[in-house]
Amino acid sequence: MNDAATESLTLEKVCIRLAGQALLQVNTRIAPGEVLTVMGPSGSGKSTLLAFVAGFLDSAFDAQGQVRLGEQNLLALPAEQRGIGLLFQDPLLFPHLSVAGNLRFGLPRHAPDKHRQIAQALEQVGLAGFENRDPATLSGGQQARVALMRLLLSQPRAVLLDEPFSKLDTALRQEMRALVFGQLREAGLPTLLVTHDEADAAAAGGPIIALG
Ligand SMILES: Nc1ncnc2c1ncn2[C@@H]1O[C@H](COP(=O)(O)OP(=O)(O)OP(=O)(O)O)[C@@H](O)[C@H]1O
Repeated sequence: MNDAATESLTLEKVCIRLAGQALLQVNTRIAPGEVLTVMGPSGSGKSTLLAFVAGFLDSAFDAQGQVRLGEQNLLALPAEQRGIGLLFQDPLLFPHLSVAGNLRFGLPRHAPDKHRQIAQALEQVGLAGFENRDPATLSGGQQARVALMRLLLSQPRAVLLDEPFSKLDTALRQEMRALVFGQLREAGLPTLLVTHDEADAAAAGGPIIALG
């Protein structure tokens, strides 16, 4: 995988309004390899904040403020050029592609030695030899691991996590927290996590902000 990233993700005086009312305000900087956890009750705007950073905020919202990766103004870029990787509670693997096909989809088009990169990624998460498997034949935890490696192979500059462990059972959740946060830290990626689960926030080990 590529060298550790070194950029911070800065949310400066972000204020998002809905129907004329302030929904949320955030002013923070996430260092490389740090996970910032955003908690808050249902409807407090957690997913809205992620949509704003990723570049697909619905036009019903009115947003102000700055979002920067390093020195770059992300708000000036369309979603696909922001370099943001996303993980949701569903792994969202493509059902018509094999495991290798899903991972290849994450790789930049001209990435060298795709075969080897895919094999290494699978090995890194204990799935060596799973290249030709149909995602539907994988357990939830195995699917989550493939989704994580697809994200990392896409070489994001920052990562957004939206309740990524909420569908896993308790034992698996602990294992996946360690794996996901460990990999993101190692890659030096600034990460924004939204969750209802205090154990997620504790495992993330970074600052916590509360909305709502
Ligand atoms: N496209 C939209 N148009 C209008 N209002 C919306 C739209 N999307 C979300 N909302 C409203 O914006 C508010 C924030 O929603 P959001 O999904 O960000 O909350 P959340 O904190 O992620 O909630 P949950 O924890 O339940 O996922 C809610 O009141 C929601 O109903």
